[in-house]
Amino acid sequence: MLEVKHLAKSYQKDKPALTDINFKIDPGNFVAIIGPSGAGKTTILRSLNQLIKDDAGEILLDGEDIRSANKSELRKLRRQIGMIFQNYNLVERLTVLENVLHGRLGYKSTLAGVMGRYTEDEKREALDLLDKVGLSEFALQRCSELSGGQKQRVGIARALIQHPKVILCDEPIASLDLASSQVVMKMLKDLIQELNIICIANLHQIDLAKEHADQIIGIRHGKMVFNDVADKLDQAAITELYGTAVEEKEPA
Ligand SMILES: Nc1ncnc2c1ncn2[C@@H]1O[C@H](COP(=O)(O)OP(=O)(O)OP(=O)(O)O)[C@@H](O)[C@H]1O
Repeated sequence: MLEVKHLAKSYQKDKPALTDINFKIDPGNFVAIIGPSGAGKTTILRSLNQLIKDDAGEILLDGEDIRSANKSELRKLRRQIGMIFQNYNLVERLTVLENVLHGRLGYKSTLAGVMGRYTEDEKREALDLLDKVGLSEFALQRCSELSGGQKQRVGIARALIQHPKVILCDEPIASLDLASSQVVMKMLKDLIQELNIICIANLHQIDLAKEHADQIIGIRHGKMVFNDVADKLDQAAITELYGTAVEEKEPA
């Protein structure tokens, strides 16, 4: 289970980016974080994988506070947290299979990683994962030859081969058309359920969040104003979260 208690962060004095954020997520759940631009969604994800140092609170992954991890513990911890990016972060000139195998780098010495030394088991698992995301026949093709939706499916396979407990997705469908977004969201939801992994995705698309997420966390001006099952996100909650059209245009 992932439990966040009283998380707070300010980048600048007296300008809190996050204030008293609290939530719990059980394995197998797909959680969408929504809210206006500048609300603090990315700051939550960066805190969860400790890319930034938050100011206060607890982040407990299976009971262990990841905020107190030292350097070597942090390396181990990052293996347990997979990342999926808006712009995929693939090495375009390398094959689909090689990109998926990069998800194993956190388990290797720098030399083994640089030499591209992967075990037969790792290669077999990469091929199995490509099968799960419907890309078996593209394994030996360069990533540069794939569509956006296909690239994001490689990103999903690369995150899964890490054997993570949590996958964090920073706007995973922001660069995709609606049809590809639907495919990627459904695939993520089904796989994290099958593999009993927690998935947290920052999203701007409220409809897709409602359709695919189990739980929705709504952030506004750094505060959590909604945390419930997706069905409960009604028009009143959306208005509270995004404000009126006029308020939305005001700087955060
Ligand atoms: N490195 C930084 N230095 C200073 N302020 C920052 C930094 N990163 C973010 N902020 C500020 O913190 C607040 C929250 O930003 P954050 O990026 O978390 O919002 P967001 O909800 O992810 O926005 P978007 O949907 O536009 O990506 C904003 O006011 C932003 O300007």
